[in-house]
Amino acid sequence: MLRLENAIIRNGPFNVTANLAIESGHRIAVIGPSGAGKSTLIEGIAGFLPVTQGRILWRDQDMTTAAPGKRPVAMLFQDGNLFPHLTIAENVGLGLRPDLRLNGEQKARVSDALARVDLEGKEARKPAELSGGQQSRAALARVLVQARPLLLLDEPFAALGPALKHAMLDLVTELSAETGATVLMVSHDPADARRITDQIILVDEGVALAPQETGPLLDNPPAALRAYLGGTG
Ligand SMILES: Nc1ncnc2c1ncn2[C@@H]1O[C@H](COP(=O)(O)OP(=O)(O)OP(=O)(O)O)[C@@H](O)[C@H]1O
Repeated sequence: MLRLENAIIRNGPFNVTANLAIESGHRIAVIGPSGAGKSTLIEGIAGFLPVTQGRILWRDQDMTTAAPGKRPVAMLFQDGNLFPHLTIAENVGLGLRPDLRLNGEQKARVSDALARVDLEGKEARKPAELSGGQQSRAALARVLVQARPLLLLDEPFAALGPALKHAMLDLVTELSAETGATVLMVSHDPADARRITDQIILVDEGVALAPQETGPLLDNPPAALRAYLGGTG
């Protein structure tokens, strides 16, 4: 279980407060208006932003001040953050060792992850030699090799066309179901939430609410969410 106990996450002059618990193994959409604090919440859990009050606990272990690399977290950003001068295999290998001095077992894990996202044979290419969708899959492979129990996705597939986005979302579902990973995904699209999540954390004006069941919440949204969804929920 991931718990945010009266946590205040600071992002410059902006704060997000959260007092909530997330059961392991759920896939959860983080939804709310632009500027509400969704990315701030995710980056606070990842350790990229400071918690100024309260605590963040994973399986009852306090990780409030742990460095990002010491947390049970893998994070996927919208642009994938691939390094243009490195090959796809090297980019994925970075998920295991920043200095890329991989042993045989680690190289095998990189190959497995690339196969899992249908990129076998593309190991030696640079990101620019792949399509947008293939680049997204490579970024997902880097997250996969890390094999962390908590997967944080910040609008990861927003730049992709609908068919490719659905394929990527379904891949996240498949992989997280296999590994039992807990997934938190920032999304602006309620259809994404319905497609792969069972719960939603609503973030509004710097407050993150406890997870609620996806279907009932979107079927009968409270006023703030209804205004945001614009009747498309
Ligand atoms: N580096 C920063 N310095 C100052 N303010 C910031 C900084 N980054 C974000 N903010 C502010 O913090 C607030 C929350 O930003 P955040 O990115 O968490 O929102 P969001 O809900 O993810 O928005 P969006 O849906 O538009 O991505 C916003 O009002 C934003 O302007």
